Amino acid sequence: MSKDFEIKVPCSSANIGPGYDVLGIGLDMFLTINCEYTTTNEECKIEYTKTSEGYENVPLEAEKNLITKTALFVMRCNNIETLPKNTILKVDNPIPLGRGLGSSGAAVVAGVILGFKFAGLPFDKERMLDYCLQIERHPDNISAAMFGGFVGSFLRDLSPEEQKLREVPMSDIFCKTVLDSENNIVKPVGPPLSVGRHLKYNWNPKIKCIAIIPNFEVATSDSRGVLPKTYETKDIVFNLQRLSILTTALTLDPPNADLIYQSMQDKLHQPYRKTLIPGLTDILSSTTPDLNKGLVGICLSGAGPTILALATENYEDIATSIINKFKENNIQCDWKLLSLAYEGATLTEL
Ligand SMILES: Nc1ncnc2c1ncn2[C@@H]1O[C@H](COP(=O)(O)OP(=O)(O)OP(=O)(O)O)[C@@H](O)[C@H]1O
Ligand SMILES: N[C@@H](CCO)C(=O)O
Repeated sequence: MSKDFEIKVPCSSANIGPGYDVLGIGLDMFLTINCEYTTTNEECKIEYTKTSEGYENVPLEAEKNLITKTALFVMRCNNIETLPKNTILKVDNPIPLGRGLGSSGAAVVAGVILGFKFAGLPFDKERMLDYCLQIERHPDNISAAMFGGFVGSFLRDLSPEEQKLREVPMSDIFCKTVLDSENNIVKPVGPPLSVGRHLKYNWNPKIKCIAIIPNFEVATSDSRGVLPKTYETKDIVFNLQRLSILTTALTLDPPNADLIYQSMQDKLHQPYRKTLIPGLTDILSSTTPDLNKGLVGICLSGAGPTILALATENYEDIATSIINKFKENNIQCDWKLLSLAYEGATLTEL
């Protein structure tokens, strides 16, 4: 009989200010899936712990659940049509959904690892990343969740043939049977090789991450929908200049709060997302190192609405101050103190 196994994937915060679709940090709040083999001869079952985020609303049908439909996509690309019988997938998900902490990235990474395991493919993170990028098409959350730590990433230029493979519509990726115009079954093919490139940066471990999590969701698709299609050169240069400093500034010891705070400013996404997140502009501009002992930087986490504050001490006071600012807009928040998850996603035989 096959052995039980566990998949563990960290949550992540993307962008970190100027690094829109580029930077991500894997953080120590983990989606876990325990796969147990049974002798009941039943179809694969998926269950969520009652404490999981979205416990009541997440679909449990294999073709609808983001984790299992991702696994099925990987498996179909490798000639396996269904999840194995006699398996129970027990999911525990503490990552809040649609809040900017990479819940979908973690689910996609977990689903791809599950698909690789069920298809008998080797645990090859680089190749797994290619599959993840067919589903979540920007690399920042996915790379941070897969590899852990503080990560920069980009998508390489593709040849026209590779581009065709990559642009398979999402509806086809998650469809059991895709037909062409003459009603022939189209066999799903895997993604091109080495689509995403990534590099791990150092990080000063004295810097901790405070996530202030408002009690409402912003779907990433909506939060991307409010962004402009084109930008002025001066705004692009503004972000590139800060990005070039930020990745090293976060490694320096002692941390230089003024340098980090300034290099976390952004003109490409945060100013536009204020329409979806009441109080955002005020919170970002009024929470400064001068006014908050220990604070070194602040930004919107991913597509929001979570705020990510970086700090070396005084965590509760910093969180309370931001929570009170959200309260002025009638928004309640939870908060968590998180550290970097350096290892990224893991698969453990039990
Ligand atoms: N563990 C999970 N199981 C099933 N579905 C999930 C899981 N995690 C996330 N999802 C799906 O992903 C959606 C959230 O994805 P979305 O990209 O909008 O936000 P996010 O990933 O939390 O934020 P961000 O990408 O800004 O960090 C949920 O509403 C749900 O449909
Ligand atoms: N870079 C992405 C992260 C969210 O998935 C965004 O800001 O839209």
